Amino acid sequence: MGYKAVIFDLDGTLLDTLDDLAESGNRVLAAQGMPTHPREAYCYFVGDGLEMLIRRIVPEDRRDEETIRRLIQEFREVYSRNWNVLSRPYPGVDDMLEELRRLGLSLAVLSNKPDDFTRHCVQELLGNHSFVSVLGHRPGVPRKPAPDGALEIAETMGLTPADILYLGDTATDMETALRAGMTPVGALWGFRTADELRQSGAAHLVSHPGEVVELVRDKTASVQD
Ligand SMILES: O=C(O)COP(=O)(O)O
Repeated sequence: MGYKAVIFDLDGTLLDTLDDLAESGNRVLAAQGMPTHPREAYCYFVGDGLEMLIRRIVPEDRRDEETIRRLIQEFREVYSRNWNVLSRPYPGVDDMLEELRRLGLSLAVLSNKPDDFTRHCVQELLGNHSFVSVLGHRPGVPRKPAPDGALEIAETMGLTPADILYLGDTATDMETALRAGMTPVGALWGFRTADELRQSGAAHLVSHPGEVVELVRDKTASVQD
């Protein structure tokens, strides 16, 4: 059988959220008198959830639990007012989602972004597409690379993991897919390098969203041959 579903990572895969995340992070740091970071550095701070983002941007000698907790709260406040200034779907994402639906695939989003922000971003920026599940990071559920969220989506869809292609832009995503038994595909337009994606187990690398549709078509065709 060909693929029956695709699970997408959010930040760096469906949505280019880097500017708004970097701006919010730097505002929080500046308000504390802490040094800020160049926008590109956030490519490596984002991807493992909000708590990790804060731990990575705060100076090493200020990473006590009380400071981390307070800055998480402050980031949530700043980001909730600034998350959609520049964040947009990457070029080609809308067409890819439409085409995959037309081919009959089920679609879902799995992010390490807090669950409320994840739902909000998908509703506002990808609201004309229909997803079977949209899951962000929820307290009590281990975040990616733990396979829990990916397996929960497979169960909701009534599919086995082998039926599912997983598209993401970081090593965390590739590892999640492998641990869940899904096919890991690396998106090269996101926050990390081809080397990182290859080394973490990407079965395929794609440099444009349209190539995901081709992968799905190719697999269906090769099964029918
Ligand atoms: O860590 C984040 O906030 C972003 O998470 P994502 O890349 O899993 O969407």
